Amino acid sequence: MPEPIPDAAIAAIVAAGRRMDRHNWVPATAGNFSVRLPAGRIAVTRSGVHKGFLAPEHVMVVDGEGRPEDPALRPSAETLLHCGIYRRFPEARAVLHGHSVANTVLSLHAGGEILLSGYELLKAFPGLPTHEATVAVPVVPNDQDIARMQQGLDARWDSLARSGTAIPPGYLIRGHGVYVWAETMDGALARLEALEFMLECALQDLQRRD
Ligand SMILES: CSCCC(=O)C(=O)COP(=O)(O)O
Ligand SMILES: [Zn+2]
Repeated sequence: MPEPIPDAAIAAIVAAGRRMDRHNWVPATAGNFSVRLPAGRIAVTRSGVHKGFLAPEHVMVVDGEGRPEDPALRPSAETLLHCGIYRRFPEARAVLHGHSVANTVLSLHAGGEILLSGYELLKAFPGLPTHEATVAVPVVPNDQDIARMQQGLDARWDSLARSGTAIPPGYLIRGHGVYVWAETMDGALARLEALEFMLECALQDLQRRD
């Protein structure tokens, strides 16, 4: 008999969905969320449900390789990206993925990264005490083969580590959406809101120049 999912993890995931839906960051059935549980378990949203209307039964458990504890349930199609974050960043305990207009449009027009400079809200990211900074948010190609996309991300993290570059606060998938993570769900939401705010500023700036 598998361990039940802690109420706090379910409540955090359901509340995150409602909050992201209020921002219009999870249209249709877009987005997925997870929380790291003890013993290598991960609570993650089930695939294909509207994330603004999550109920406790829409949260399930997978292992570190994305295998469901209950084989009758289908986890998020992007579960392997959540697993990849938990594997790479041991401090990560919550992961959020959303599809905003700003992250979708900007990622379609960007090269391999989006530079955010001079924003006061950069201070919402870890280790940045001042707005006088530039953060490079990676943009990776979209791919319907999620395992292959995760391999590309692993290569990107390896390359950043080799060059001594600080870990970014999240990453964008081109034409698709954003992933962020943090030590808590509240921390991940704060990071996401800060990042989305700055992406929205960058989008409006781009539109004004056209
Ligand atoms: C209709 S959104 C396409 C799938 C996607 O990008 C997403 O974020 C939601 O997928 P899930 O399997 O987690 O519902
Ligand atoms: Zn998605």
